Amino acid sequence: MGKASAFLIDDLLNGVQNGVLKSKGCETATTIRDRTYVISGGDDALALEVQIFDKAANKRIIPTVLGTKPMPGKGHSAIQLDENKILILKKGSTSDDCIWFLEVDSTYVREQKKKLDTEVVAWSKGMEGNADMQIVISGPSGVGKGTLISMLKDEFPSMFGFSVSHTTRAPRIGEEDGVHYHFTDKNVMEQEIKDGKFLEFASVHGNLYGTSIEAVEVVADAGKRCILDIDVQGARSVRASALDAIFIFICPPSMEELEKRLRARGTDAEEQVLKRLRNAKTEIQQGEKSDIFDHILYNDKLEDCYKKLKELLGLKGNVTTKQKSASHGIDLPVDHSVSKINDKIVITCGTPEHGNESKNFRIVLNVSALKGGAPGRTRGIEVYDVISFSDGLNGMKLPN
Ligand SMILES: Nc1nc2c(ncn2[C@@H]2O[C@H](COP(=O)(O)OP(=O)(O)O)[C@@H](O)[C@H]2O)c(=O)[nH]1
Ligand SMILES: Nc1ncnc2c1ncn2[C@@H]1O[C@H](COP(=O)(O)OP(=O)(O)O)[C@@H](O)[C@H]1O
Repeated sequence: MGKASAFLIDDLLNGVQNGVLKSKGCETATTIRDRTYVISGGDDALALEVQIFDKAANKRIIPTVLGTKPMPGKGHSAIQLDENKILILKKGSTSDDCIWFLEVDSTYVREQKKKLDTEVVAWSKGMEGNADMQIVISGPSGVGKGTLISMLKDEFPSMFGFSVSHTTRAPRIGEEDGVHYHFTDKNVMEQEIKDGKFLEFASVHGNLYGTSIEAVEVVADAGKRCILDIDVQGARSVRASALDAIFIFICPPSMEELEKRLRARGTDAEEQVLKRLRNAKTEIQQGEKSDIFDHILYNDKLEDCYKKLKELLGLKGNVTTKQKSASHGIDLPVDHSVSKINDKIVITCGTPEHGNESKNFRIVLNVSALKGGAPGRTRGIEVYDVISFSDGLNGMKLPN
């Protein structure tokens, strides 16, 4: 892009060696191979912007930015984590909103680049700890999926959460937007699918249904196992995704019983009941024969089926709710520096050169076992207790 940008690149690269952070106000520049990623803004009301300076091609690129962007904070720091991503630490943010990743060359980013035929980067929010295995439940309409899921949620409210799907079908009486479904328009949902917001989607009984990435992540963020009530096509897509889940198919004892339940529920017009019954035959064939599902349960007597479901989920006998290990979170002061030592990120806070030891501390992040990533969360970060220090960085003993 001409001389001006060549000058800018030289200027940028002077301050950036081996991808190590050089911060200029609310702008950071991180170099990975031939590219410098300049992240700016993030203070006051401004969202973080990303620009790429490609040294080899001598040009500036404004990439398509995917994933949920971090909300504005009081600036940020950045450091290269590996060849594929940059770690961003937001200043003045809440402790659960401090760690973010900008993926620049991950598998997801490469796939999206190909698909969109443009330069792509993607945001992913960092979370402490890992998510439990999620649960996918499929089965024909009226078999009792919703009933079984409600029983689980009622008996174990702190253990299970429900992924609230999006749908273009009209709400039934008693259904609440945002609780039972996110009721939406076809055009809006199609655009959101194009924008990569959905883990899976399918056309079921003439309407569009889909699980947004956010719907699953918010349940996992709350430390709960997420239950997805989705059709067989959706289950197949989730099976092919990176989501770690157990897949359960619920079968009716007979077609006659299924019809009885659908009619007794009284939520659907005759035409809808007939459509659901027609589709049920194919769904049951697919569910029983495909290799998507880990388990098939027959919902004849409700209590028996519920008991078996609990056994599959490891809830037999006396279940004590797993105590989540305490999350430290990070409250990041504006005044800090960041460095990387092997798999550890060391955040040094305070001003050691002015000698006030009580103000100085280091936060250590272990990033050796990261899971997930854009367009969802990056999990598996371990935050070690804050370490006070009085000697130099070399003298500090890092946790193993
Ligand atoms: N693929 C997919 N299927 C969904 C989703 N949400 C619901 N479904 C399925 O859509 C079908 C119809 O659901 P619904 O309209 O609530 O009717 P019901 O099954 O008769 O209660 C069921 O098989 C659900 O499992 C979703 O997010 N994705
Ligand atoms: N084992 C069962 N025996 C008899 N009725 C059942 C049983 N399981 C569920 N039902 C009833 O069948 C109807 C459909 O169940 P629902 O949970 O809405 O199905 P789905 O979510 O699979 O569409 C509901 O009226 C429910 O009370």
